[in-house]
Amino acid sequence: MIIITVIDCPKNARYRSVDGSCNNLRHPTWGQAGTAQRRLKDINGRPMVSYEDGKSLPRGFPNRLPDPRLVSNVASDPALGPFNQFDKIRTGQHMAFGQLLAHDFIETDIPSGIDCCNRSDPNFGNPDVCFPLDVSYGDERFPPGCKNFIRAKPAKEDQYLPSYWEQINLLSSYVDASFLYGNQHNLTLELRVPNSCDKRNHESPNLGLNHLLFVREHNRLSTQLHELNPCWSNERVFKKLRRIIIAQVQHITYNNFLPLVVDQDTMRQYNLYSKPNGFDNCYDDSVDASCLNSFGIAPWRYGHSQVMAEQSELKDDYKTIFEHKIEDNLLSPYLWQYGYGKHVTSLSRWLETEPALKIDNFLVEGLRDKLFFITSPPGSDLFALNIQRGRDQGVPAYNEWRKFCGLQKLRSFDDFGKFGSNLALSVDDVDLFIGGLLEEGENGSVGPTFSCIMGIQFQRFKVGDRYWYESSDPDFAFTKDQLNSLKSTSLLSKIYCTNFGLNEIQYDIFMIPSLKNQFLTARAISDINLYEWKDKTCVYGPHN
Ligand code: HEM
Ligand SMILES: [Ca+2]
Repeated sequence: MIIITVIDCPKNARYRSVDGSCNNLRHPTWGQAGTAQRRLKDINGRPMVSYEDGKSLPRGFPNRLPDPRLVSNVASDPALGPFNQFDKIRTGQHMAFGQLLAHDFIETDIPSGIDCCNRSDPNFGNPDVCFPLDVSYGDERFPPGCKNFIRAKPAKEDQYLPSYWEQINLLSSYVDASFLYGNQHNLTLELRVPNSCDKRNHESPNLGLNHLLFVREHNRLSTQLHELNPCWSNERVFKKLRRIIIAQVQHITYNNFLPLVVDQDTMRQYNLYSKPNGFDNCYDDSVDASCLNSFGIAPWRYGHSQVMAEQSELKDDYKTIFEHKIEDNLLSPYLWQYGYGKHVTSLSRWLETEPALKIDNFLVEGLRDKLFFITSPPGSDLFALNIQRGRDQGVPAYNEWRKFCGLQKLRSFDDFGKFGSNLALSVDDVDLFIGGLLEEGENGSVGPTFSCIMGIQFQRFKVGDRYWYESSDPDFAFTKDQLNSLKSTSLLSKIYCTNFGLNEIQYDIFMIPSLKNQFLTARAISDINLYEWKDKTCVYGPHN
C-alpha cells in the first residue's frame, strides 16, 4: 500500500524524488505514485468518462454490452486473418521495451484474493468490487458461466477527485526509470542500489530480461563513475547515475522508440522529438504529467498484439533456435535465471533479431486463451480483460474517441469491414481497445485514434516533467557537454550488447537487421563518455 503524505517540497532539490512528488512545485502530487489517474476533456471542457450510472458502475453494466470474451472471440476469428503476421520492421525488443515503459508509468491498483464467482466470498455480487465475465456456451476454451474479474480500486484521498470514480496509479507517472529505482522513497534510499522492484517484473521473460539489462547498466556505470571520482560517496554516485540512466531512457524513448509506435505527424504535432543539440526548456508547470486513464486502458496495451508466440533462445551462430512457448513461461523468471543466468545472452539475441508480431487485432493463443494457465488454471484471456477493464474504468467507447480526436465517427458496422455487428449492438458501443486496434497506421504503427491519445500523453510526460533531461534549470541541469554527449551516445543497442555480452548488434535494436540497419561490432558504437562527469577537484577518496 502506498501512503500519500502531505508534502512540503524542498525548493532547489537537485534530484527528482523517487515517487514523483514535488516534481511540480505548485502541484506537488501531480504524477506522484499512488494518486488518481486523469481524464481528458473534450472541446467543451467535459471529461471523457462513461459510467453506466454516471458515477461508478462499469460502462454497459450489468449486461447491456456483449460479454468481452465473446467480443474477443469474434475479433480474433482466424478466418478473418491473416492471423499472427510478423511485423516487417519491428523487433521483439520493440515489443519488450514497450512493456518495460508501461511498467515505468502505469500500474492500476487492483485488489487480489477476491473470487467474484464464489457465493461465499463477501464481495460476491458487489458491483463496486466485482464485474465478472459471463462466458457463453460453446466457448472453445473456457467453461460457460462466471469468470472472475476484480474491479480496479477507486481513488479516495486525492484533492482532485471529481464526483465519479477515478482509479489509482501506483507508479510515478513520469518517464523516470521507476521500473528500476522503484516508486517508494525509503526503499530506494535505504538500498541505494537499483532494486528493479516493480512487482510485475516476472510477468514475461522479455520483461525480466529488460529489468536485468538496466540493473547491469547501472552497476557497470556505477563502478566507472566511482573510479573517476574516488572521493564521491556511494550516495552521490547513485544519485548522479540515476539521473544519467533516466536521461538515457527518456532520450531512447522519445527519439528511437516512439517514432515506431505513433505516426510521424503525431511526433511533429506534439513536439515529441528532442532537439538534436543542446537544451530544451519545454517545461510548463500548468501541464499535469499524471497518467491518463484512457491511455493505460487501451492505447498503450497495443503491445499485447505484438507479443510473439514464443520466448526463445538463439545460439551464437544466430541460426540454432531453442523454442519456448510464451504461455509456459509467464509469471516465472526461470528462463533467464536458470543455469546461473547462462542463457541470458541467447534469449537477448532472439529478442534482438526476431520480428515482433504486427500491431493488429490478434493476440497469440498464449495470451488470449492461455494467459497464466499454469499458475491459475484454466487461465484467462488478455483481450477480454483489456475490454472489461476499459468498461470497469468508465472509458468511453471508440466512436467517442474518434470524435475527441477530430476524426470521423464510424457510422455503420460496414465501416468495420469483415467484423460486422458482432462487436457490439450499436456502432457507438464498440470498445476503444478493439476499435483502435482495427485501425491501421503508417508503416505498421498504431492508427490515428491511439496515436492521438498517445501524442497527448507523451507530450504531457515531457513538458510536465520539471526534471526533463534537456532542461537547463541551474538547480539540476546537465552541462551542455554532458547533455550533448548523452544525446549522441544513448542508444539501446549499445547498452544491450555491452551488458548482455554480444560481440555485434544492429545499430537500431528496435528494427530488424537489414541493409540499412546492419550488424556492427560492439566497439563500433560509442559508449557513454563518463569523463564528462569527472570532478577535477576530486582525487582522493572516499571521504564524503
Ligand atoms: C509480454 C507479455 C505480456 C503479458 C503477459 C501482459 C499481461 C498483462 C496483464 C495480465 C495485464 C492486466 C490486465 C487487466 O486485468 O487489466 C496487463 C496490463 C497492461 N499491459 Fe500488458 N502484458 C504483456 C505485454 C505488454 C506489452 C508489450 C505492453 C505495451 C507495449 C503492455 C502494456 C500494458 C498496459 C499499459 C497495461 C495496463 C497497466 C495498468 O494500468 O495497470 N503489456 N498486461
Ligand atoms: Ca515512472
